[in-house]
Amino acid sequence: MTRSRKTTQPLVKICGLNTLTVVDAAVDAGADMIGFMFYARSRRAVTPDLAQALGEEVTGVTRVAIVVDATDAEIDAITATGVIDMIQVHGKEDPARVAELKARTGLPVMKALRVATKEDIREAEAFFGAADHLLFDAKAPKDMKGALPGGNGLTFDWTLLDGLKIDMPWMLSGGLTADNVAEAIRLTGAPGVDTSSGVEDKPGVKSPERIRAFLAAVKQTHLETAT
Ligand SMILES: O=C(O)c1ccccc1NCC(=O)[C@H](O)[C@H](O)COP(=O)(O)O
Repeated sequence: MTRSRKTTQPLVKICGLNTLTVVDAAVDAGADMIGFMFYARSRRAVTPDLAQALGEEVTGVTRVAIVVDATDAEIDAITATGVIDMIQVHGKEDPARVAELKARTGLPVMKALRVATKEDIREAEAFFGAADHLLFDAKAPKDMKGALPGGNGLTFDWTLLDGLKIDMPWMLSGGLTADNVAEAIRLTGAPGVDTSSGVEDKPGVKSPERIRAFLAAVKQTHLETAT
C-alpha cells in the first residue's frame, strides 16, 4: 500500500569534461556526477594525467571514467590517478566483464546500453545484479558518418522505456539539452540524466552557460515516488 509519496530530483551527470573551467562550472551548478572520457577517438578524450589534474580537487561529486572496451592495463592506468569513483563501460562489455572490472578496481560500474529498439532495452536484464548502475543512450544509425559508441547528440524514442521494471539506479542519456530534459524526465521518470553534446558550443567544447542552463532545467523537475 502507498502510505506516502516523496519527491526527489533526478541525478545529473555532465559527461566529457576536459578543462578546469568546465569542471568548476558543473560542480558549482550542482552536478552529481562528472565524466572524464578515456576513449581516444572521442573529441572529449583526456589522458590519465589530465584527468588527475581535473579531478583532484573535486569533492562530493562522483567522478566517472568512461571507457570503451578498455584493456586491463588501460583501466589500471586510469584508476591509478586516484580521481575515479566509478567506471562507465560504453562498449561491448558483457556482464562477466563488468563483474571482472568491479573486482579488479573495487569501484562501482555503470553499464551503458545503446538503444534503438525495445529489444535493446531488454538487454538491461542481463546486467541486473552485475552492474551497479545502468545508462540508456541512443544507438547511432549504421550509416551515420563519424558516429562513435556514444556522445553523438542523438535522442532515442523515450517511449521504448514505457513499462520498464528496473530495481537498480539508472540514467537516461542521448541528445539531452536544457530544452528537452524536463520533458524527457516527465515522460520516462528517469531517476538520473546524462548529457554531453547538449552542453557544448561545438563538438568537444563544453559551455559553462549551457551546463548551468541544463542543471537549472533539471532542478525545476521533480520525481514522485511512492514510499
Ligand atoms: O562522448 C563521447 O565522445 C563518447 C564516445 C564514445 C563512447 C561514449 C561517449 N560518451 C558517453 C556519454 O556518457 C555521453 O554523455 C552519452 O553518450 C550522451 O552523449 P550526448 O548524446 O552527446 O549527450
